[in-house]
Amino acid sequence: MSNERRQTSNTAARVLLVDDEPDILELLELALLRMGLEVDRADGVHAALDCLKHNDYDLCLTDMRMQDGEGLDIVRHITAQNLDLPIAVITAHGNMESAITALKAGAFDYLSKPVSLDQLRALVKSAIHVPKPAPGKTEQSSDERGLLGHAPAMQKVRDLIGRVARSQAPVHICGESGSGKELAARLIVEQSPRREQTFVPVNCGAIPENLMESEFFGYRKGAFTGAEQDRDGFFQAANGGTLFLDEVADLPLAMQVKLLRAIQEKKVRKVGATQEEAVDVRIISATHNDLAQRVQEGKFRQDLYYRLNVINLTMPPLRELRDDIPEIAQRLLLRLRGDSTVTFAPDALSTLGAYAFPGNVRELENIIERALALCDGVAIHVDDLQLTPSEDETTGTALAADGAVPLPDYLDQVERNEILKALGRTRFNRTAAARMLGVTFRTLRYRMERLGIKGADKDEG
Ligand SMILES: Nc1ncnc2c1ncn2[C@@H]1O[C@H](COP(=O)(O)OP(=O)(O)OP(=O)(O)O)[C@@H](O)[C@H]1O
Repeated sequence: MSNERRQTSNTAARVLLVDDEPDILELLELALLRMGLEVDRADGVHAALDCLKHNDYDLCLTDMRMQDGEGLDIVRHITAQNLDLPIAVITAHGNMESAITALKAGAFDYLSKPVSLDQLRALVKSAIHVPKPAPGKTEQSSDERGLLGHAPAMQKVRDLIGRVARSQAPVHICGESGSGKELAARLIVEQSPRREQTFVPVNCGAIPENLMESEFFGYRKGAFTGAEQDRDGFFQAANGGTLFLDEVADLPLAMQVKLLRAIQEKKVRKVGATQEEAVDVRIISATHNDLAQRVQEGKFRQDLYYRLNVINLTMPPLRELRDDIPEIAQRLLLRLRGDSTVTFAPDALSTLGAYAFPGNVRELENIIERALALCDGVAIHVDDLQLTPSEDETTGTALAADGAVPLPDYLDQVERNEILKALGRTRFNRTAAARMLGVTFRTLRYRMERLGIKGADKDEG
């Protein structure tokens, strides 16, 4: 197919250019020829479909609105026929709607008019260098450090990752904390043409509001006190690569406006600069919040949501992969331990299988890591797991607060849950857990001892 040709031969890559305006067609053709590409021209949808029937291409670039149909028809044709061909659309200036529709239909990128040569070059570069995963590569990487789990929901995620990897379309990943959102983002990048380029993860919730603009877009020397030299922001750092906006729901509204502009225009302006600079960045975002609901509450801009959520990936919570839990646990144990000298006792595995995992795979990793430290070095038993009560049990306890159990027992239970939760989140680092809980290290150790939580005397790792 065309992609093999692309990778195995030294001949120029071949582009199908579709537009019914001769002037634009000519301008783009010239630019593409200058890049050393071969160009076929089609002056409408029918001519384009005819070319596709008879030739192999490495890239198709089409206008959206033509007299005999829509560029979207070509996108849909290529997607429906499963042609191994990246297609990009050219949209009228500011018409994000049609760009997004095209991305959703399978276009790998878009350009808006007037087409900037820099953007055209960047687009061509990523289209022509789209790598084809070696046979079995996806499976292999999922064995090594990819997503574990065989349930249909996880299979669906894996398939979607494979499909969206080759596109430049923004992806929004939602899912509970610890369910693998960042891992999924990294897997998308690993299989994408940008895999050799920088991956810049940004925790949007961790940046002070007054520094946001300079952190994202950089600043010029003298822009504010302390700006002693020019500095790049996340966008410049990710140029040519991928920007991963984690916890994107935490962005303040003012920053959302600026981000939207940067994404739409593919340009940013450093704080204190007069000129904008073009950036070529693929955006992957994630949140554990329901972003649509944040939009309804007026806390997240609808236009930005629409722009980020072109392709949606939902990570299933671990409790929905119940049948997979024992296998995932065993694989994680192997990864963490590095050999198979320690195994799970059967009762430990069945206990894990029944647990609710509010912290998802991250919590499972933490539980196993802690259990490895606490176990006898041969087998992990139920006691070594130190599980927090399951959701049902917690609900039971909550009801018991009405007087069904003595108040001190109830309070102990609540305290125990909170401590275990903090320990889980900090990979059993008691100093960090104490900080998280707002108590001193000594207090935490004392309370752990009192509540019989193992590991109070363990050396801090
Ligand atoms: N399905 C999975 N298979 C294997 N490992 C997983 C899976 N899901 C998550 N993990 C592991 O769990 C840990 C947490 O994953 P990750 O950081 O991707 O979660 P997240 O959803 O981004 O969490 P948060 O919302 O807290 O940022 C990582 O070590 C990751 O490798």
